[in-house]
Amino acid sequence: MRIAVLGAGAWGTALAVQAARAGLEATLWARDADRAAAMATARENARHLPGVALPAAIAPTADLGALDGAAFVLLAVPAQHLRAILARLPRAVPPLVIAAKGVEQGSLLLPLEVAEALRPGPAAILSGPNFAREVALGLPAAAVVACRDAALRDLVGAAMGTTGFRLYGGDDPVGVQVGGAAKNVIAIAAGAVIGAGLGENARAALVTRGLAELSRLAVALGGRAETAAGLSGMGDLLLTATGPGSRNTALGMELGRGRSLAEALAGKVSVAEGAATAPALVARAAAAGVELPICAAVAELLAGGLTVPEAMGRLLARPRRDE
Ligand SMILES: NC(=O)c1ccc[n+]([C@@H]2O[C@H](COP(=O)([O-])OP(=O)(O)OC[C@H]3O[C@@H](n4cnc5c(N)ncnc54)[C@H](O)[C@@H]3O)[C@@H](O)[C@H]2O)c1
Ligand SMILES: O=P(O)(O)OC[C@H](O)CO
Repeated sequence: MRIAVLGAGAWGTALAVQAARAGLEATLWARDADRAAAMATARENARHLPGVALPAAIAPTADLGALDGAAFVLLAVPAQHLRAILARLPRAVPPLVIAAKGVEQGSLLLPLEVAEALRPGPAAILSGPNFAREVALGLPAAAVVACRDAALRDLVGAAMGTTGFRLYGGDDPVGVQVGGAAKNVIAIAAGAVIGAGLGENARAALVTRGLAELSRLAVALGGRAETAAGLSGMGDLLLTATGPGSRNTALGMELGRGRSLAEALAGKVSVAEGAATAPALVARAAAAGVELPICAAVAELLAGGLTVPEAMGRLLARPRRDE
């Protein structure tokens, strides 16, 4: 079986390596022809996943003919670039499996909603606590493939899963997408309090109450509360919000130390999805009548509208209520 992976960042490359480990042929599409050629020659993605050898079953390319004959297409571009890539695809595409985590600015759509608007057809979301490098190295991990179409999630789970990468199926794509998008924003909050020296108690409180925000929004958008307790919600929060290995937590730590967003992002080649998603997530929640105080504080912090101690003070001063 052959699949196509669109997006040769860290995650797209790791997913291609995992596909090869599972016995698939994988075409790995990069938008830059020089980068695709460099990967094909060096058998390494030196920019986004240095030190990981690309198996022979991976064919890097910059040609979207990569989609022809693919059993399914993994889309691993950042959420803000998903629309641009989808618009370039042919009308008839193989089933789509989106691995981005975020909310699109402007439209306020979740990744599968963007896909549905541009390329209607079978589509799934793949999400969970997965640092790309660990997956590429074959360290044990689990994730969820969620969609309403049981045949597609079975196809993807059976094709991509191995004993080292356990893929659960799920039928709550909304809950899974909200988890993936919100955990990055909450991770920025968690990093910010650590960077500002406010302590581990503050981080634990933010992560826990952040999970409550994530769960509330998932339900309001038609998802299920129990999905928030799964791999794409609590699982990914545990990974992302508890250590500097996460780009979102690392960004939050920089903000907590008093740097501006522009200063913190300067020179970075990899994406911290929560920065673009925070205001879009808060706006989407507001449109659904849901208040997300922690995510809103992150959006304001990113915009330079308040400091971390001010944000924390504001959250703690909210009217007392039952948990
Ligand atoms: N890295 C991880 O550990 C990891 C794990 C799970 C999910 N994800 C998610 O996967 C998605 C991709 O993240 P990543 O870590 O692979 O990114 P990355 O930071 O490693 O690389 C960014 C990628 O985006 C591409 N890109 C940048 N601008 C673009 C544009 N205008 N159009 C098209 N592509 C563009 C770059 O070419 C590169 O392939 C994100 O939504 C992220 O949250 C990442
Ligand atoms: O490094 P981060 O914060 O983008 O997190 C990467 C993955 O989403 C973890 O599951």
